[in-house]
Amino acid sequence: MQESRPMPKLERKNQTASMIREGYQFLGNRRRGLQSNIFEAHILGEKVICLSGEQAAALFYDTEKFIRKGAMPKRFQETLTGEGGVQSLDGVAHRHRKEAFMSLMSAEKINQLKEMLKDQWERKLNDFEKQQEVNVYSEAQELLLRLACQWAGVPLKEKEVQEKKEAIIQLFESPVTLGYKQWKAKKARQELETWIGGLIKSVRKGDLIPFEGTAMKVFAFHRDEQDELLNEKIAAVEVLNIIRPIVAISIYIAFEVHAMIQHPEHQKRLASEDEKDLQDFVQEVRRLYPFFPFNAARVKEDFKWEGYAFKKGTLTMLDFYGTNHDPTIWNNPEVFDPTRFKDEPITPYNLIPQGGGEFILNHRCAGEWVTIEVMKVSLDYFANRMTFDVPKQDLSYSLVNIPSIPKSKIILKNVRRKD
Ligand code: HEM
Repeated sequence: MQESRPMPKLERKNQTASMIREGYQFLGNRRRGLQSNIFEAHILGEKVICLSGEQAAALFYDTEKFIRKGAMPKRFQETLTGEGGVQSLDGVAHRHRKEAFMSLMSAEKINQLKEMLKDQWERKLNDFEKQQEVNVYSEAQELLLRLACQWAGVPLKEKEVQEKKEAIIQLFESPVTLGYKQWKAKKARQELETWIGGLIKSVRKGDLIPFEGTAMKVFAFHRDEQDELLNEKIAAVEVLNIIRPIVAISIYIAFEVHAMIQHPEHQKRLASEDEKDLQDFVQEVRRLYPFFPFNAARVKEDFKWEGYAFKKGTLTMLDFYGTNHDPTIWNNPEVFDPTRFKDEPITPYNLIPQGGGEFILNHRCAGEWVTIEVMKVSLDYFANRMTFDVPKQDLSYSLVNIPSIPKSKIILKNVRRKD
C-alpha cells in the first residue's frame, strides 16, 4: 500500500483557546499560515482534520466518507438543534426525515410564506411610522416569530409572543456560551420542546387541526423509515427546527440593512424591477457576513484523499466562513460586491453559509430557499417601501463572537412609508 502524505499540522498541542479568541477567522488564519486547505489541529481534547475550499467541501459532503453521528458536541444539541433531530441522522434515516423537511419547501409553500411575510411587513410599517426609533434586529425577531408560527401551523397567542421570542433567541444566540447563559438556553429549549410537544399531542388527538402541508401537520404524523410515529419530543425538535431558524433570519436582516447603509452605491440596483438585483445583494450578504462558522462530521471508514490518510472516527471540520472568503474562489473576497455573481458562478460547494452539497442527500440547510426569499422580501421593504434616517451608532460587528450581530442592532429613525 502507498505511503500517505504527511498532513500539515499546527504546532501547539491544543488550539481550543486560540479558536475561542479568533472565532470566525481561526481556521482561515491557520490555513493561510500553513498554506494548505487541509491540516491537523487539536480542539476540545481531540485530533481534528480541518478542511477549507471548494474541493474540500465536495469531500466533506461525500456521504460514503463522512457521517454526522457523534460529531456535534452535546451542548450544541442541548441548546441550538435539540437531540434526535435531522442534523444527527445518517444514511436512510436522514434521507427519509429530510424528505419530510423538503416537502415543506415547495414553490407553493414558499410563495405562501412570502405573502404572509409581506402582510407582516405592512403591519410593522404602520407601527414604525408611530415609533421614534426602530431597532431592526429586535423588530425582525418578533415579526419572524409570528411568521414562523403562522406558516408552521403553530398557534401563538398574543400574550405569548414576547416570552416565546425571548426563549427562541436564546437557542441561537447562546450555543457557544458557558455557565449561566448556557444553562438559561438549555432551560429555554426544554420549555419550548414541552410547549410544542403539547401541541403535537393535541394534533394527534384531533383537538388541534393544522392546515395540510404545515410543519405541525407533517411532523405530528411523520413516520420514520421503520414506519414508527416520531415520539412527541423529536416531533417537537423538528417543528422547532423550522421555527428557530426562521427567527434567526433576523440576524441576516440586520446585516442586509447594515450593507445598505454601508454601501449606498448599490441603492439604485435595488430599486430596479429585476429580481436578480435583490437576489445578488442577498447572496453577497450571505457570502460576506459571518453567521455559521463551520460544521463537523466523522470519518466513516479509512480512506485517502490527495494522498492524506483519513482514519475512521476522526473528527473533521469544514470551514464555511473561510470558504465564503476564499481568494481562490472569490475576487477580493473581503469587498462587498453583489455584481460579482455575473462572473463568479455559484456552485453547490463554493457559497456555503448554510452548508453545501445537495438538499436531500446531504445536510445542506433545509431552509436555504426560505432564507433567501425572506431576505429578498425584507430587503425590498427597506430599500423600496420605506424611507428612514440613520442616527449615529456603532455599526461594527465582531468576527470573534458567534453568532455575530451588528453592535447597534441597527437603529433607524423617522421611518416613513414611501409614496
Ligand atoms: C438564518 C439563516 C440560516 C443559517 C445561517 C442556516 C445555517 C445552516 C447550516 C450551516 C446548516 C448545517 C449544514 C450542514 O450541516 O452541512 C443548517 C441545517 C439546517 N437548517 Fe438552516 N440555516 C438558516 C436558516 C434556516 C431556515 C429558515 C430553516 C427552516 C425553515 C432551516 C432549517 C435547517 C434544517 C432542518 C437543517 C438540518 C438539515 C440536515 O441536517 O439535513 N435553516 N442550516
